[in-house]
Amino acid sequence: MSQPPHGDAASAPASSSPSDPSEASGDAAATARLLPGGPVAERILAEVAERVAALIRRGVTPALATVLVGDDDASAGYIRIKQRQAAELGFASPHAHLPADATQADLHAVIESFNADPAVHGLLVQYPVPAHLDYDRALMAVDPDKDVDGMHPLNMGRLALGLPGPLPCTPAGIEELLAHHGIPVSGREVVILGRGATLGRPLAILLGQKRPTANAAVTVVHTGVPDWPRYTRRADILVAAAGVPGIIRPEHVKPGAVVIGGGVRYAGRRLLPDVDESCARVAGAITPRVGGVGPTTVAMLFRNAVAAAERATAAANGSGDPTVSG
Ligand SMILES: Nc1nc(=O)c2c([nH]1)NC[C@@H]1CN(c3ccc(C(=O)N[C@@H](CCC(=O)O)C(=O)O)cc3)C=[N+]21
Repeated sequence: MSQPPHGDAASAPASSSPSDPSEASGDAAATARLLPGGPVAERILAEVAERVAALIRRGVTPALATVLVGDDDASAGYIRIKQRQAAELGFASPHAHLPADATQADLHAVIESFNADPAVHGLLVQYPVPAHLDYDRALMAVDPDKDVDGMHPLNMGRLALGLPGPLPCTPAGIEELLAHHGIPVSGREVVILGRGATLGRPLAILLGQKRPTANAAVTVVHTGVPDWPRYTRRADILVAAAGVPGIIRPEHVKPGAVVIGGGVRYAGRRLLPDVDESCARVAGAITPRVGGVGPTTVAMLFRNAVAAAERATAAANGSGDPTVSG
């Protein structure tokens, strides 16, 4: 699992097709190999589909419930992506849509009813919620066994302790993306710009763990450190997780480094990535603006959901023997 720091970027395997329309326009100067998330997601979702089929053969339809508060356009759009994917995979996707003026109690009533419903295996409350509501309190009300985002404090605690549990989707998707594209992580220097609870912080834990696809020397730095480029320029693998559009520029990237665009902000439905596209001139490999980390996030959500359904089914069968019942 140990290779020279830049070896991977030069030896582009078959998966990066030469027909990929690189967004780096104009100059024919060096352009990074692209690291699409689509093929990664497809492989994960194919595995999920098999596990769903096995559950359905045993009479269990896995169900992933979604809760949306308010009428934010982008959020409604992402819920639709998840529902379409759910239908394709054979999941039921019960949905609760609360009005923008719903109270915290209204939200908790919906969460409690999904928690109590044995036909619901996974549950996610779409982030963000309107400003008068407390998202963290809502998250804590979700049954940790149904927490497909892997964000409940119990599951974050499991992650920190190295115990099994649902993994946060975007971090887990990034580990999968790196592994899929054959980028060595073990023993290398990973720098994460951003320390948020959904990406930077849990990714640091994940990639620092003792696993062949992780085991890195991880540094977390944030934009409040005046000299943050000093850190990002050291990275063999730089992960942008700041949520500040365009913050990562070519001068922040070590030549030949792998650049993963994790952080995004949304302007309405438009996606504004942390990584400026000009970084492709310096990086050895880089995720595309669209079709990079996003699709892997959704795939991991469904992997968590099918795992929750399998656990619930095994528990309902008493012994935990997955061949019982039918
Ligand atoms: N409880 C909760 N769990 C979430 O997982 C969650 C959430 N709340 N709130 C919103 C964010 C956002 N999110 C995305 C997932 C996939 C893409 C995705 O696949 N995007 C495509 C295209 C998107 C576009 O063009 O706008 C791409 O990156 O290629 C984007 C965004 C999950 N979120």
